[in-house]
Amino acid sequence: MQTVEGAIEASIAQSAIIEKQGQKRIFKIIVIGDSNVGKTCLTFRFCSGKFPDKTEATIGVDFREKVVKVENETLKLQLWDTAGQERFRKSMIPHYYRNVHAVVFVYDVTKTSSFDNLTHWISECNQHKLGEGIPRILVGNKCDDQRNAVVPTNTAQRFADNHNMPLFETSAKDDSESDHVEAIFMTLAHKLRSSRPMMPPTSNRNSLNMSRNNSQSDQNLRCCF
Ligand SMILES: Nc1nc2c(ncn2[C@@H]2O[C@H](COP(=O)(O)OP(=O)(O)OP(=O)(O)O)[C@@H](O)[C@H]2O)c(=O)[nH]1
Repeated sequence: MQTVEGAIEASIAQSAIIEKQGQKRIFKIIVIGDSNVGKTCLTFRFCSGKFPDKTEATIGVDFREKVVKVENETLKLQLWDTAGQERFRKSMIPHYYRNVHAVVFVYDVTKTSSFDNLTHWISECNQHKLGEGIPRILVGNKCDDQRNAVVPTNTAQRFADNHNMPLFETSAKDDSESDHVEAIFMTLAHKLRSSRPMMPPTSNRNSLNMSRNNSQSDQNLRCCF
């Protein structure tokens, strides 16, 4: 009987063949920020076009993929939805930061500490050589909850300017913001298109212990340690 790991490896190998034949460029984008800021909901919104019915704290990492077309080129965006809680991410850190092409920093506009902690996330990225040389964007999430918003736009904009990143304020929850979430990730896709990498699809997955969880519109692999 085939094990879950065996099935995943076979599926990855198969997709590697397809990628090779189609010469589709694959980009790894990590999404990081404090626990509960909405990383899972944002990536889910982008990949599936909807807000998830329920979410739980991410353990390790969730992978979501979306194929997009940018100026006649088909690209595959591989989103790494990382765990915000320290205890769920510790052993994964080296995996997160390997072969990364772009970074999305997320904070919650209703939680000052998630904004203050961005310096920690940026510094961790810098330690792993993910500085201003690669596309990085800042996303303030939960804008639908205006009554509880505490991080002023101009403060966030100043911070983004100081770190040479564009700022986007949005909501994963608000259906009317769905196009905006899409536009945010497409901005990144355009930036990535003008860069050169062709990521080896299996390079940092072989050592991971994964269980598989397919959704209708995206390939979603969960990795738990
Ligand atoms: N009001 C509002 N709530 C949101 C939004 N996005 C996410 N949430 C809620 O915020 C909570 C956390 O969302 P997640 O996407 O699981 O957060 P996360 O950053 O992935 O958390 P970790 O996996 O622990 O790192 C959930 O209760 C979501 O329903 C949003 O845009 N607006």
